[in-house]
Amino acid sequence: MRKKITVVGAGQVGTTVAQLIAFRNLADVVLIDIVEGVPQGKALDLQQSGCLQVFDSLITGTNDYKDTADSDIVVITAGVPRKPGQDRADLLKTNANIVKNVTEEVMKHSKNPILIVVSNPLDAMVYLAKEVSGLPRERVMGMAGVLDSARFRTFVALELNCSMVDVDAMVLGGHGDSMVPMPRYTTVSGISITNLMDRDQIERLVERTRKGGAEIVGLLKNGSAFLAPGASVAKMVEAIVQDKKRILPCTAYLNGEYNWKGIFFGVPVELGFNGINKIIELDLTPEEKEALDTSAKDVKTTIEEVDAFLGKSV
Ligand SMILES: NC(=O)C1=CN([C@@H]2O[C@H](COP(=O)(O)OP(=O)(O)OC[C@H]3O[C@@H](n4cnc5c(N)ncnc54)[C@H](O)[C@@H]3O)[C@@H](O)[C@H]2O)C=CC1
Ligand SMILES: O=C([O-])CC(=O)C(=O)O
Repeated sequence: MRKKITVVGAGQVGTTVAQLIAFRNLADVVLIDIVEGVPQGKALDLQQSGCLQVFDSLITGTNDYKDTADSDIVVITAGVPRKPGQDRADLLKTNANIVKNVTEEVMKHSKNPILIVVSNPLDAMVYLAKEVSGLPRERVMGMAGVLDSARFRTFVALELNCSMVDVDAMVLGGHGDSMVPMPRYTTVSGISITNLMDRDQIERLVERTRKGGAEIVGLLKNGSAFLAPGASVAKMVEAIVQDKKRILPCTAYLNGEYNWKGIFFGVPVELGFNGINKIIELDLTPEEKEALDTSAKDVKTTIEEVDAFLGKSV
């Protein structure tokens, strides 16, 4: 039977995700939003591209969570994007209310979905979705590392004037300014970039990656990135639906891995049919470990804000 994927939020990211899932024939899609008419209009428009793009996925637009019943995967993109000058953490209060409400509604109609959270601030919102849904940690994850790594890959390829597809990269940590691009684990056809570039070059690309989201917010002026984010979600969805067992950097709940407990954090995971099959622990230099700990402390601060929002004692 064809899989059913609900995409909550029919905005920039949600629409891109729906489109890529359909274009790749991965599943039927339910697009849901609070604004009346918009998910319905976008779903119909997308459905009408099926005969041109050659897909058979059924696309439904709705404002009613009943239509999301028995979803295999739910992608949560509902929430406001940041404006130039804002930090992702500035969105916490507004988006916490939205993500809490969305997760409650989703769980009323789907018993055991896999949740992929996109809304910002990402690490805090995925933690909130796990707390509210009560789902096991294997089935709740955030999208950030695939996107941040795609940005790092792009900057490396542009710098070296080599093919994008030959570059592989690993960006770990929280989805904020202290995220941790990992040059030692970033390669061009298997060759670490530490052998291909000097320290200053690498540091420049690392900094650009850390600020990759803000760079686009500054250019767009009204909204944030959505094309590469949508493609990043689609890659995660594909790995799950097709049980690919791909190893991708995703935001996962840590229970002692990397010496952290009770936080969501960007780490390499194996993704398949049941969600996160395992978390992979990399060998780290003291410098890399220190950078990850700094990022984890930043994430913990936003997670404590979510605990306070939920009325949990910290
Ligand atoms: N994790 C990541 O790497 C990325 C995260 N984001 C985040 O994703 C979120 C969405 O971004 P965009 O799609 O660009 O924003 P957008 O403004 O284009 O779309 C958001 C949609 O959510 C809907 N919405 C608001 N409240 C809702 C509710 N209670 N139920 C259902 N739908 C609701 C809005 O009506 C709107 O259509 C933002 O928080 C943004 O910061 C964006 C890009 C990358
Ligand atoms: O920058 C933002 O606010 C959206 C986002 O998370 C990204 O593009 O990395």
